[in-house]
Parts: sequence; C-alpha cells; structure tokens
Amino acid sequence: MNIVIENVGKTFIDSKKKEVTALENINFTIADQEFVVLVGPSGCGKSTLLNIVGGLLSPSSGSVYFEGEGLKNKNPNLGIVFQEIALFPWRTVFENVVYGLQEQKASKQEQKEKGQYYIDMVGLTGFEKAYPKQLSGGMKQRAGIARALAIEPDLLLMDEPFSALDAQTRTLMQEELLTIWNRTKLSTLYVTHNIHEAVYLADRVIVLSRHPGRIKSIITIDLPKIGRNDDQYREQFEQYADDIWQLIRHDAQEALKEG
Ligand SMILES: Nc1ncnc2c1ncn2[C@@H]1O[C@H](COP(=O)(O)OP(=O)(O)OP(=O)(O)O)[C@@H](O)[C@H]1O
Repeated sequence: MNIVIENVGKTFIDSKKKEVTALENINFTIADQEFVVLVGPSGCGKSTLLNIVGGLLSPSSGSVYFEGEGLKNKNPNLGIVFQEIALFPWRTVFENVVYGLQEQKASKQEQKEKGQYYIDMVGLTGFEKAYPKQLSGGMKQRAGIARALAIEPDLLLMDEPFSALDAQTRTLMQEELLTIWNRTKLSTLYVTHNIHEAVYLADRVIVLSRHPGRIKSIITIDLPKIGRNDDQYREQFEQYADDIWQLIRHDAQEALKEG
C-alpha cells in the first residue's frame, strides 16, 4: 500500500504548560512494498511520527493518506510491533497470534491456517501451546511479529522492536526479519536508534533532527536487500552508516547534554 505523509506537525503541551514542537513539516511517502526506516537521536519525534501514521495519535497539522484516502475513510489494516511486546500472558502463543484475526471475526479455519502459517514463518513451530512466560525475549518478539503479520496488514509499523534484546539475538532477529519481509514484502515503517540496523534493513532511511523534529535527509540505500552486510559491500555499508552518523552526531550530542 502507498502511504503519503503530508506536512505533518505535532505540538505537545509539556508539564510546565509550555508548547513543545515535536514534529514540523514532515513530508515523505512509503511506497508499496517499501521498507522505510526512521532514525534520529533521542527525542526527535520518531515514535510520535510512527504513532501518527498508525492513527494512535492525531497530528496537530497535516495528514496521512493511505492510497490517497485519509484514515477516517480508509481504515487500513495495520500491524504494529513495539519494543515491549504486549502479549496476553493468559493466552498461548497460538492464541496471541490469532488475536487480531479473532477481532476481525475470521473463521476458526482461517485462524488455524493463518495462525500456523505465521507461527512457522517466525520460527516458533512447536511453541504454539507455550505461554509468554515460558518464552525468551527473542521468542516473545517473534510471537509479536507473527501476531502483527497474521492480519496481513497493509502497513507494518515497528517501533524499536529489537532494542530490548541482547546484541546477538538482535542481529539474528534482524536477519530473520529480512527473510520474513522478503516473503511478505509489506510496506513497512520502522523506528530505530541504531544506524547499522537502519542501513541493514532499509530501502530508504529518513534522518530526523530534533527540537523541532524535521526531516534532515532521506537516503536511499542502494545495496541488495539480502546480503548487504557481506564483505563485498562492507565499504559501501560503512560509508552509509558514517554519512548518517555525521547527520545525527550534533543532535545526539545535544540530546545527551539535555539528558
Ligand atoms: N505526550 C507528550 N507530552 C509532551 N511531550 C511529549 C509527549 N510525547 C512526546 N513528547 C515530546 O516530543 C518529543 C518527541 O518525542 P518522541 O518520543 O516521539 O521522540 P523519539 O525520537 O521517539 O525519542 P526516543 O528515541 O527517546 O524514544 C520529545 O521532546 C518528547 O519529550
């Protein structure tokens, strides 16, 4: 699905009743089957923007269009994965994965087929009857991804989905996400602090600056989607990462000072 984010701005009132411009004049598109990553320092408005695109927050100005239609008319099917996967502890993996399908009143047969298909896709075969407390962090994240995919969304929204995982699990999950993405080719908007993760996953990286959050640059990653961290691309990969870091560096230092 094609998504257009047009002139989006967002102002909050902080605890001292002061206006905070979190986002200003944000314009970009997510093409059908495109993987767009938002990067930027802490507080640049990444999560706010993702929540606006997902209809969880309304913008103070501007609009988001899905295939040319506003959220009110279109009601797109959205798959959302957050950093802290909120699995229902009293539901098994299978019951969690089919939750969205049940909400959509899918038949039992469809739940069974799609639930199993996406459980298999994320590598949780055999854990259908397990409860969340029996799963590792990476497995919980897989279950959350399967739940988001099971509704076969028009757009997949992912907000730092792997940042609570240890570095090795994170690397493996990034690889798996790409494999899964290659099978589903869903339009995706993905938020991360991690520049290497952005270069590894993205078709395009949108770099945001902070206070106010504006688009600083949009960078097309012109490397093959699979195998881009192979030795032969290492130099180009590192060059992209370095270019993005140079764009973020100053703002990241400011963010650090402000705490
Ligand atoms: N509900 C709110 N009320 C007031 N200010 C808010 C609210 N939500 C976000 N902000 C402010 O808007 C700005 C952007 O916040 P946001 O959480 O979107 O940034 P972020 O880039 O996702 O940050 P991080 O990477 O640290 O999660 C920040 O200055 C934040 O303090």
